[in-house]
Amino acid sequence: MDANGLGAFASVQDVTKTYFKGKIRVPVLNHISFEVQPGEVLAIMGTSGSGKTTLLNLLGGIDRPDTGRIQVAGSNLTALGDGALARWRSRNVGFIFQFYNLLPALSAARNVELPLLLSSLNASERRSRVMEALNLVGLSDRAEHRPEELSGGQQQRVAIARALVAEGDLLLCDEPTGDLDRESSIQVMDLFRVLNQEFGKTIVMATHDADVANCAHRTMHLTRAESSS
Ligand SMILES: Nc1ncnc2c1ncn2[C@@H]1O[C@H](COP(=O)(O)OP(=O)(O)OP(=O)(O)O)[C@@H](O)[C@H]1O
Repeated sequence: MDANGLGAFASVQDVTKTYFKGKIRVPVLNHISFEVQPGEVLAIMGTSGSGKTTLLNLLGGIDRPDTGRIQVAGSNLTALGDGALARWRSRNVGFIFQFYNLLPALSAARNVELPLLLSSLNASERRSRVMEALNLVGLSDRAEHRPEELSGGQQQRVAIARALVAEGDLLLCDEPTGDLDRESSIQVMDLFRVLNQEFGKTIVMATHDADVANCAHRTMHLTRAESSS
């Protein structure tokens, strides 16, 4: 791909990110640059604390870099104000986390519906989108169950359905199989394959699991930067 990142789905250019814990500087990302191509599945690996979650947060517009430029799905995230960045995020990104992040008081269907509440769809259009997504992840018969009534693997599939109805082209996954047994992990990875190949989602996932990374088109390794006071 060309050096300007034109044509790339996501382009991270010379990005740095440092946190402060009191007076201690915690440099996390140190002038990193890479691109993600449209339709690519990219795995990010690296030891604990190497910045995988930080990087996902930057790509998803949850956090901002100290320096550098991040362009995703045609938008220069570093140039957007807070309101515009939040709107961009809701239209463009689905997030999948290790611990599912479902709202415990809501049924599976209501959890999946959440990203649609800001859309212009009416209740019956929302319901049919929700049921299509639950059907795709094999949970249409669990629509009225609350998260605590579902296994970990089923909860993660609800989270995948929620990311699917969000309709953005980018799926960001942080240790999506981290809390699952092998069989549930395989189901989740199979679903990612469907989302990638049939729905054209570009997927970036942070993982410690080499089997999961093997499902990606490419793996990027982060190394931990040294702290200093
Ligand atoms: N809000 C914050 N304030 C201060 N330090 C932070 C903050 N968020 C992350 N860090 C630090 O930044 C470093 C990178 O954290 P990050 O969560 O991105 O790593 P990671 O590679 O995802 O780790 P893990 O594999 O353990 O989830 C860690 O040292 C962490 O303590």
